[in-house]
Amino acid sequence: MADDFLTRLPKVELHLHIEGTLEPELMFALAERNGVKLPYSDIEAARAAYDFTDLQSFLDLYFQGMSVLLTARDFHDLAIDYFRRAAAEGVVHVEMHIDPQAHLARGVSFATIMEGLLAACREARDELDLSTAMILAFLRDQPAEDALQVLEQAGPWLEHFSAVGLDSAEQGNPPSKFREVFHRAAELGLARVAHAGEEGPPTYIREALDELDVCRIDHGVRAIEDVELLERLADESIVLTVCPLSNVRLKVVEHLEQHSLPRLIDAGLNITLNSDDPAYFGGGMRENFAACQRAFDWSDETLSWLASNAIEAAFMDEQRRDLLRARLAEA
Ligand code: HPA
Ligand SMILES: [Zn+2]
Repeated sequence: MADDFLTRLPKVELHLHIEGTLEPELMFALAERNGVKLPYSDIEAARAAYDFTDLQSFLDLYFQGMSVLLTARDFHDLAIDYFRRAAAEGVVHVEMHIDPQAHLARGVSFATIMEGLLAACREARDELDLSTAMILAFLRDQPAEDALQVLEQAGPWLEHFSAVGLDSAEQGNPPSKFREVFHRAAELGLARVAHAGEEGPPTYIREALDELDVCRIDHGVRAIEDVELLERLADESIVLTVCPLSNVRLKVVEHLEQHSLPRLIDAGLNITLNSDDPAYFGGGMRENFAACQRAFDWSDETLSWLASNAIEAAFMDEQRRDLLRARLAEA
């Protein structure tokens, strides 16, 4: 596998929740280390429970799983474990959403989260040649005032964040709810991204563009229902971070073969492929590329184009971008 095209392809991950990289093996090891009780009898039982009907059924287990993360060492182990797997499958850059509210609510401090994650990011750069960026995500089913508070609390670590994002339960929590905090983030010099059009309607995608001034839409697949929106996304070259295996596992589509990806590409959109929560959705970046190659019979050119879109859209310095462009040309 190490020498195949999909592994060699320098893959840039733009849509990943670091808490969604927690494999059951590490979940059980950390539960034991921290004396946390899990609702699963063993690792197989945990995997078997990952049989989702929609976004909320996943979020319930996602928040449950992260209850084992208590110390800086836990956050370090979570991230470095994932970075090693990602590097082994040819991922060269990772932009990770972090959900501080989910940890602060359990009494874990911002300093604890950041100490662990930053140590893992340094190791990734020095030992794995893997660059990283961080996205401060707000839980959209919580009050907007809480998001403002979290942005405030992030102050001492703000230099480590490239952007703010918006995740968790989408329906009924429109982007406009977070107008003020995104405006504040812009004033602080942070870029903006938001999940929109995963389960929510195309109007949420418009709102994210118009009211939150985002440069990327996470998911965005329901844009396919709105021809005018498709035209706008194409004209403005808005990046969509599409997560194919996630969409299948959360029943956004029944089968990958029915996914709107080929139509979104035909409509001229700036598409990237990503893995969202690889520990829960059955695979990382390589498997997302491979599944699409099988489902849509995509050529190497199409797969390279998708990898190139992600390199161009990433929050990385221009020297790194040039290096990755060169690596892509050699793949
Ligand atoms: O796919 C997702 N959607 C919304 N929130 C999330 N938090 C982790 N993964 C997701
Ligand atoms: Zn996501």
